[in-house]
Amino acid sequence: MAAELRSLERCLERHVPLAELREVKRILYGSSARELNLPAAAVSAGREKDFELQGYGFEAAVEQLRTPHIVRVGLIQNKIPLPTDSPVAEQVAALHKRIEEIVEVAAICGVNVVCFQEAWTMPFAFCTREKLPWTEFAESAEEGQTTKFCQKLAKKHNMVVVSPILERDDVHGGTLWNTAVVISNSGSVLGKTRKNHIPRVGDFNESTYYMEGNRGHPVFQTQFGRIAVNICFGRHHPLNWLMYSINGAEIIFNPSATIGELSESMWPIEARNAAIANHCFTCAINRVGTEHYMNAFTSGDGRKAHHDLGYFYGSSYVAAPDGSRTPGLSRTQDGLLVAEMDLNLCRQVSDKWNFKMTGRYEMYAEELAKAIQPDFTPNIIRE
Ligand SMILES: NC(=O)NCCC(=O)O
Repeated sequence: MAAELRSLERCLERHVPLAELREVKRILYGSSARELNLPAAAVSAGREKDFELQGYGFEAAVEQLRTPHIVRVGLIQNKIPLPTDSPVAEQVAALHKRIEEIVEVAAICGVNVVCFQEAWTMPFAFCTREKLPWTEFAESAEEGQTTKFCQKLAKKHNMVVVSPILERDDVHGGTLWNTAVVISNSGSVLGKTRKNHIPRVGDFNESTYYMEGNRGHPVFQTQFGRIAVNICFGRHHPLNWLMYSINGAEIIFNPSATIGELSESMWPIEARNAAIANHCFTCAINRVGTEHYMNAFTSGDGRKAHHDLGYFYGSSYVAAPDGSRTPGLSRTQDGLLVAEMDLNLCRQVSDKWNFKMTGRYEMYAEELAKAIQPDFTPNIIRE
């Protein structure tokens, strides 16, 4: 998949006549998110450190009995700074350094909750099916060096940090998991959540390393709002989003690693649809660039052995419960997307559309309970 197209929005801005651009954007993106006036120091730091910085705000109506519930989230997308055959410790250190400099800018922008991309401390090497050195990137969610690093960031910047890592759970036999650690702005580990759906598509050979998550759909009550983390492949599963929402999530992060050839046309739809269907905000984050591996690999699909998984197209964005969304970050560059949201919008949209009230959960629950039985017969009526 070609990397040349920097972003869909830039392409539209360049080619759609100005007189029609507003209407085109309204149809594509809904009511337009207002551009945030970000501090000059942040803008120049972004330029100096070579990452894109964008900021948008979503509005809600003023209410009489509730004050606005404003929160700023930061989404970070990035390339891996070092080649995949560099020493493991050096790769982790380089990623920590890169993220630290972007988080510094997020702090200047007043971000309250920041989320990194899926398995952010490593290349997305699961395509190779090799165990070493990739399993060496796994760390304890509670005690690992990355969690300690994030705790420092959280405390320093009074910021909740969502840190998706490859977890090694030594309490349960050293098993591996695809996990997001949620660190409170106090610096303490609030908890962790695990990827519920493991892909078995193309070169996404993750099932070689870890199993489906076993922690359900936890929602984390933070000082800034109730957040949940639906890791990558979970975004294809509407019921996965639903369960976080049922548990009260106001913002659902979707840290991902996905490639153009496979999913780029689905990307703008899935997290956005989840925001609409569940009356909440969703934050889709994807990594950037192509990651090369020394040893060629295949995935039993007839393709010649190859050295990379494909092109990670970035394009991170935030969607609101009213169906509007921010433009995406670029397809080609590291970036920080800052989104300011009034969480009151969740209930306002819920009161308008009533999906929670019109959803027939009791009927679905009953029918699903039957559908998973071995003696299930589908309800098909024939002539
Ligand atoms: N990381 C991951 O689960 N990727 C699978 C591909 C996709 O969901 O687009």
